Amino acid sequence: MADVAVLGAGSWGTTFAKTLADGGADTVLWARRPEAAREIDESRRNTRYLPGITLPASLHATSDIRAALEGASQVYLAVPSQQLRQLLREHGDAIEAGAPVVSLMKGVEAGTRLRMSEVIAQELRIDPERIAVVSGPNLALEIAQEQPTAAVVSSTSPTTARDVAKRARNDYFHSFINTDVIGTEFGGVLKNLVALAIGIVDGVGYGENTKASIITRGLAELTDFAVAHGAERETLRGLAGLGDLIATCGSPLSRNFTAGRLLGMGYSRTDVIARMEQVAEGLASVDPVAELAAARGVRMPILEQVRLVLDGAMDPRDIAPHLTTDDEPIEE
Ligand SMILES: NC(=O)C1=CN([C@@H]2O[C@H](COP(=O)(O)OP(=O)(O)OC[C@H]3O[C@@H](n4cnc5c(N)ncnc54)[C@H](OP(=O)(O)O)[C@@H]3O)[C@@H](O)[C@H]2O)C=CC1
Ligand SMILES: O=C(CO)COP(=O)(O)O
Repeated sequence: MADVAVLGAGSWGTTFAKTLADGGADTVLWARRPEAAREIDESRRNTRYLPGITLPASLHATSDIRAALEGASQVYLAVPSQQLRQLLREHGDAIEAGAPVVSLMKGVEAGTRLRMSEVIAQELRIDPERIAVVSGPNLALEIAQEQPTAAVVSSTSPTTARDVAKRARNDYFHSFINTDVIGTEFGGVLKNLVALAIGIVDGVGYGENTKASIITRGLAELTDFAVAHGAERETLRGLAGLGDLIATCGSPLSRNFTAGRLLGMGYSRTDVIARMEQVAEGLASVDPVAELAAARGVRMPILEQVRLVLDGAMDPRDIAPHLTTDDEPIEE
């Protein structure tokens, strides 16, 4: 029995499990494929997701999810957002009573349009004060290489946020805390959509002016969206907003940037999905976020352009920091 369990052994779940283990937590990582669990346990490697990284001997892996959850006093979730509900439905009953449940994910559920903390609360029927989310400029491979990074642990309960942050901290990973779960989650979701736009720009061959214009307007757009949903404006200026936007939009390690780049090069949505070997959450979040924006009357021209390119209804070369010509020429 380990003290903390991480569910999902892709690039982020494995990296986060390493981070927890390096911080001194007795950690078990659940991989759905037995061969992946075996490789991690026996060779200290996860070659498919983290090539070149040696995992600590103190980190154990299993493909038995119920064994992983047994006795765990904290549970971290790192599967693709669209898969979370089913996982919790099948195995949520094995989570120990009272254990904080922490989302490491950055997506919105299609159909319900719910954030991951909301899916957790709904499926597990637990007090939202037991739920936390982690977000920030956290490109997995860089953290697995132990490059210094910071993140935010957010929970409506400061006690839960503090308890999680104490574990999710080591020499190269620093966790701050806040209580703005809405802002922290939406920051992570929406930066993926701006990263798709920046990838499109890169794929088309436009340079830094276009990228900087879209990143800056993208920050305004995602802030308006999050605040309209109850977030605090300050959160979007922090690690979970601006910080993650800079990291994700500036790095070829980003899967969302990469997916956007393929779109910019002329690949269709179907081709892009087929070529991606890891999850690019933005592809599934575009529609639910656009629906949420429409319901609250938030204008999101950059998101709309990404959506049009994805639908094959706009030439990627037409992407720009604005869409309509009747915009007020006042920067807000
Ligand atoms: N990678 C990063 O830098 C960061 C990612 N995140 C977020 O973390 C979340 C997970 O992403 P990440 O680890 O990068 O994704 P990856 O694509 O790297 O890995 C996905 C993992 O989920 C597993 N998986 C896929 N479908 C299911 C399912 N139905 N049930 C159980 N497990 C499943 C995969 O298993 P298998 O190998 O068997 O297919 C794999 O272990 C995303 O929301 C992402 O936005 C957040 C911060 C940083
Ligand atoms: O969330 C991330 C960095 O903070 C990872 O971004 P991608 O999912 O685009 O790779």
